[in-house]
Amino acid sequence: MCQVEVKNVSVHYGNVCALNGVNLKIKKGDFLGIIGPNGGGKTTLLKVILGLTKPSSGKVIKKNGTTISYVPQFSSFSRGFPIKVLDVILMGRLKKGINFFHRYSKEDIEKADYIMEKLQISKFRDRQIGQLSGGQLQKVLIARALAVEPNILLLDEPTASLDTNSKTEIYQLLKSINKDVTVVLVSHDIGTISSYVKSIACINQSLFYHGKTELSRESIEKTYGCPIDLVAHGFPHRVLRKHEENGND
Ligand SMILES: Nc1ncnc2c1ncn2[C@@H]1O[C@H](COP(=O)(O)OP(=O)(O)OP(=O)(O)O)[C@@H](O)[C@H]1O
Repeated sequence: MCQVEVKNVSVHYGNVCALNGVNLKIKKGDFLGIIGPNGGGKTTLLKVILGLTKPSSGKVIKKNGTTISYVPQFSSFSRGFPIKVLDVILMGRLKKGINFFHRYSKEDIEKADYIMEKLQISKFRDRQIGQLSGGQLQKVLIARALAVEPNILLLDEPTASLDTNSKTEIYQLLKSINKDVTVVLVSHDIGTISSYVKSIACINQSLFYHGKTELSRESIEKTYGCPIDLVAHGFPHRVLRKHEENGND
């Protein structure tokens, strides 16, 4: 069953074409990895799905009752802000923005505690977020997104600048979350994500491929516009030869 359908979507920022005629169906229960080069339009695609960016043409159709939640890159989240882990997670329970007199219900706090327990971060409940490691903060941001009780979770590079162990932990966590929630993940980590996700979409303005994780070297090279070598761990890919615009490489 399709929860979200991106239909012939193009997005232009002034003269820049970020997406060009993209068609993509997100099925219930999928764990979709979105890959593509820098500036290829991956974040724009997430923003269009969230309704934060309006397509220049085309549309996004969401099945009734679909709730989408978003986990930003933790590096873009200000750690200097003096706020406790519990309070960050409770932000996910705010339905209509912050009201100065807002008080969270007992149910909201129970829900936040339940999620912290599930993600094994209860020990950080009363800690300031500035005192967390990158991996711990990423889990807190995932917990905040889960507090919304979404049926689709979108994540933008959740493992960027994490060490290998923290990366593995986050991917394992997402795999377990995927038992109940559809997960869509933007990543540069092609080699690693392909062993966790159920399907892959390759984006570089246009959608070059969407399907099983056993994607061919040809699909990847078409997406990246240059020959690349897949590396299972560490760097996501290595450029083999210089790409020339006329394709005579
Ligand atoms: N608000 C904006 N105003 C103008 N141009 C933008 C804006 N947001 C993105 N772009 C441009 O649109 C293109 C796609 O950007 P986007 O951030 O979606 O790519 P991305 O695949 O997520 O890149 P990265 O992997 O580097 O994060 C880029 O050329 C970028 O410079």
